[in-house]
Amino acid sequence: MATSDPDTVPSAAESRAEPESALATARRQLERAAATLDIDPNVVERLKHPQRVQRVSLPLERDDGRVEVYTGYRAQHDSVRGPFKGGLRYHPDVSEEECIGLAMWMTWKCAVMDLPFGGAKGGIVVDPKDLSTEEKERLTRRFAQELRDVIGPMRDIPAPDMGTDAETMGWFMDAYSMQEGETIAGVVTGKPPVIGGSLGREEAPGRSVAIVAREAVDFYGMDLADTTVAVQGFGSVGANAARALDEWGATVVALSDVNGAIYDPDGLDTNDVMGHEERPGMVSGYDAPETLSNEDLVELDVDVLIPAAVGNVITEANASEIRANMVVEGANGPTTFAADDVLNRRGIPVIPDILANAGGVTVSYFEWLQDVNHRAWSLERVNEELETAMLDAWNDVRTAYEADEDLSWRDATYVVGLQRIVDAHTARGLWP
Ligand SMILES: NC(=O)C1=CN([C@@H]2O[C@H](COP(=O)(O)OP(=O)(O)OC[C@H]3O[C@@H](n4cnc5c(N)ncnc54)[C@H](OP(=O)(O)O)[C@@H]3O)[C@@H](O)[C@H]2O)C=CC1
Ligand SMILES: O=C(O)CCC(=O)C(=O)O
Repeated sequence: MATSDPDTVPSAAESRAEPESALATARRQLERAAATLDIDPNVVERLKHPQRVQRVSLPLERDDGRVEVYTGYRAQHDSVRGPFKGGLRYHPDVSEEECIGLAMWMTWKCAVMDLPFGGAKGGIVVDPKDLSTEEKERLTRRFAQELRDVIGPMRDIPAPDMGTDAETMGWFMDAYSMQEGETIAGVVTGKPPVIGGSLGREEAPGRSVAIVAREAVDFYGMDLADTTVAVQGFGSVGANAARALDEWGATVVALSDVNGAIYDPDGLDTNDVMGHEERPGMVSGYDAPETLSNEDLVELDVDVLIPAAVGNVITEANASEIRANMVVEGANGPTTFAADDVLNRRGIPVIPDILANAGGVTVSYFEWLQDVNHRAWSLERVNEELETAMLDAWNDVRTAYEADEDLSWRDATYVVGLQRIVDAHTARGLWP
């Protein structure tokens, strides 16, 4: 187990080339937002760096007896408002820089939602599709063991992200609990409900994307019944966003998985298309009138574009080709800093990830409350409280957006979140 020096990570100014890292984008967004607020530059400097990054080596005995060693990370960015919180990603592109950038976004996301959590993110550099279920379980248990010293229900609470799911969280919780000698449900969220998971957590990030898209459509005087939507990625976030918008009357014309996209100008039946959870790779194999590439999907002439897969899909190279009337970010970091600028100048609103997909961490907070209090909530209660929390956050951001015509939606969202973090740091006193 090793603790990396976060200062070895390149500064925002050092990595301006696209595709840029999540960390470079997060730092440039922070600098931009800080410039619009009267924030102590020392606080901004501190917020550009994580508190800690844990790097671990994870030996895994493969099913054929060979041992392979994987690398895992947990980046803990800021905990001024409460325990660190954020997902675990299993993907070949996971890196220290990516985890730090994603952890920064979790800090702002929790603050925008006014949750008593800070920001963290972790992951393993692995393609989970290359592992059997048994191998994935062994790797997850080893990860929990290696992270034991830095996580816990009052310290740092992981959750699912790309490549992980409720089953993964169940193994993680069991491994941690076995080491502690008692069942500690609150160490992770996004678990199966039978062991303390919350009903509605799986659907929550996609549901919040749909709620925010619905509000944004209304804000711009459009009607959901006349709205066309394209969704990139059909996993936990994309499938649930697409299905909720479909159910509420929008026409979902395009969907995709890693292999490509399907398109029907008359609308796809989102419940008939199998998602990543049911079977990865089934979207591109669906019998639809047209197939497209993921790149083509992003440039479709639709009312709402929802990138809900990987980062950096809207870049300086394609930002001028985007024909959607608005972008609602389901994935974390789908728009590069330079692309954001192009879209702003073209008058295409981008509702940012740290607001739109924040339903995931919000229901994680509800799950943590249920675990700590040993009381399960009904699905109706979860969805009602999620709706209220999302509308409160949307209204806070909308108020900031309407108060200053120079702010983009991302700037306005940062203003809301960053101010809460700065206020908390100020109230607790500066660092010794
Ligand atoms: N899960 C959560 O709680 C939250 C996740 N997020 C963010 O949402 C995004 C998606 O996460 P999640 O839904 O959990 O992930 P999943 O692993 O559940 O699903 C990912 C989906 O994206 C597709 N995909 C993978 N790579 C690409 C690619 N290069 N181009 C196009 N599609 C691709 C996958 O296709 P295939 O099925 O073929 O693999 C799958 O449909 C990530 O950015 C994540 O950080 C944000 C908030 C909460
Ligand atoms: O539910 C959580 O704690 C975090 C989810 C997450 O990783 C995210 O919102 O990006």
